[in-house]
Amino acid sequence: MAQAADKEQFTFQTEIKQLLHLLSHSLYQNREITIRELVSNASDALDKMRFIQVNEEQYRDDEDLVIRLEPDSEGRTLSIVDNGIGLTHDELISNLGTIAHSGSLEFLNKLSGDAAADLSLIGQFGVGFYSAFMLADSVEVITRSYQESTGWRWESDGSGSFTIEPAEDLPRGTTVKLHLKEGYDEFSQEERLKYIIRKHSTFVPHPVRLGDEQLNEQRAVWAEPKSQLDDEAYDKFYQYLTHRGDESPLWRLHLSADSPIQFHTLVYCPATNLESMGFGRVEHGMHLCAKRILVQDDCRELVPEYMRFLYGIVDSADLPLNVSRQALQDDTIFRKIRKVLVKRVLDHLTKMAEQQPEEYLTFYRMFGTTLREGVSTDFENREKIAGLMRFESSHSDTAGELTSLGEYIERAGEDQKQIYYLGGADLSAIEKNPNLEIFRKKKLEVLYLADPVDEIMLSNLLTYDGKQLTSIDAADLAFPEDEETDKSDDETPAEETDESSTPGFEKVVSLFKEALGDLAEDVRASKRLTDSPVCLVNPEGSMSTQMQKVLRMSNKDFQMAKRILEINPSAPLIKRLSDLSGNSDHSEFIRQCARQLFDNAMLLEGLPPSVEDAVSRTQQFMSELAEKRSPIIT
Ligand SMILES: Nc1ncnc2c1ncn2[C@@H]1O[C@H](COP(=O)(O)OP(=O)(O)OP(=O)(O)O)[C@@H](O)[C@H]1O
Repeated sequence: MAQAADKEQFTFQTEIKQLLHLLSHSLYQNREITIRELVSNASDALDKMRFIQVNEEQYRDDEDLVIRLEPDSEGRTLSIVDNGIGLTHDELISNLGTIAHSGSLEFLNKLSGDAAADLSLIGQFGVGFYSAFMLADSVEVITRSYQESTGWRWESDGSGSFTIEPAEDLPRGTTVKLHLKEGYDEFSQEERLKYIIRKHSTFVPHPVRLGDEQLNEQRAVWAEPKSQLDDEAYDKFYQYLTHRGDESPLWRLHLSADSPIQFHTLVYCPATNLESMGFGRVEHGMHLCAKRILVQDDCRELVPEYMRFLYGIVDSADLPLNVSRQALQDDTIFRKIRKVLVKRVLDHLTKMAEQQPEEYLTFYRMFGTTLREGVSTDFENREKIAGLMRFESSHSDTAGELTSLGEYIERAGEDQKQIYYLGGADLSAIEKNPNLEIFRKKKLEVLYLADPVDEIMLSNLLTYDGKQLTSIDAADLAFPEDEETDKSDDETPAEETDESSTPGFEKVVSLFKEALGDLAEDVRASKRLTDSPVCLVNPEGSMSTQMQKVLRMSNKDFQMAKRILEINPSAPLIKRLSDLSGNSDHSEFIRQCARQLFDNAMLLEGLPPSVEDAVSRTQQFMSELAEKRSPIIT
């Protein structure tokens, strides 16, 4: 028996105190998840022990690795017992006293902000153990680590502190003993426990026993032939893997290969995106097994970052069991498996996009922004990933309708060598951009990019399927030869008028240049405007406006490139200014118009003009107009 002096007292980390308070007062009904979480922790401890035994001879013995449930209905307790790695004194303090996962803190912040938050998510954030306090007034953890000969007894009533004292003569492993709360006697009843294990823990890879009876099936679903599996079995395994209640996955991919490398893989795409729900970056849900033995959970090296939303298992008999994380990345077989897996996931998505477009869009709306990262990071597959991206476009009048680069090219036809796009703050701002006028006239489709990341992606990509990706606010814009469109239209496009060569227009250009000085890179006649008097374009070789705006958001000192002001010689206002330019009395007025038109163009693109000047100038224009009006009613 330990001396009272041996008993140490510790306080929980503040976040854990908040979590425990929340859990023990929670009205959340589905308390079965506590059992699921504790059995899952026991199974993890057995996985780790098995791995150590495979690699280190000194820890091998004849004992089976098992989990036992030991209910005591009279004493109103339930013990979950495993002979896994156990915990040392220090591990008890750090693992059962602080929250290690960053995800847990995110979870907690979310919960504290919203008392009604759904606690069914609990298992996904590494707070599984603490759910014990939903069922128990007090919890004991009696444990001996495989590395030590003495054991420890950890105890807490969940109110803010815990104690640790030495415990003698313990077998290796951990017993979590729940002293059940009033009203939770059912969790010490055998039939109820059998039901819970069959429901939530049948896939646990180690035997879960109650007395002599094994309650779980230990199914390695990923290694079973597809023909023997139905949706229910697949879904159940998904729920086991993800700890997600009754959710079904959006899609799954089950592959088995025999040569050149033997491996099985079962991959799921979840039906909710926790990142977009504000839970921060998700942890990887891929597990790596060799001959059914877990080598690594959270194996982030198995798929690239842009597929981090996937859950699943890869199991290969060709992989060595004793391989470190670092060595794994250099292992040829591992690299080949990863390559095949990535390719098959992308092929699956491509096929889904073609054959089940609605389902694909559901997936895309949920995970498209994560997948998109691959265009910039996965050089080998970038074209394939770009083909999976979807955009709004001038082709459709229906808000929210999306199109792919492939569909764009199909509509554009062989002759068009460019894929045109335009970025902007939002869809309505983009649609008002005067740069679009010539595209409407020539009936050329333009992709609308309201998300700056899409624009970064396309500008990185440069080409798709041999077509150049072109932002239409660039000065050096090329159009396909499309005589049909031009002939069919009555209006003559600006480029075919000779207004730009009249002396009046030339004078206007020089007055505009004078007025704008350093504000603009150049002033010139426009070939792209049909209605608006002016628009701004970016000099050859410079980034699109939207890209520059993004850069300025992250770096206040970023200098936006000077723009070129293009003037439409056939716009009525410009024609009138050309007529007036012959009389030098109007020169100052034309210069004022130049500054105001420049400011207007800036505003249209969401760029700040010189506010004071613009305000006083418009007031002056209004005063002049008001002067010309008569109070006499005619
Ligand atoms: N039965 C056990 N044997 C050995 N260590 C355990 C056991 N149960 C819990 N632990 C240790 O306590 C830690 C905290 O457990 P908890 O359930 O809160 O989170 P987790 O298991 O790490 O995360 P997740 O629930 O997301 O897997 C575990 O990571 C593990 O190190």
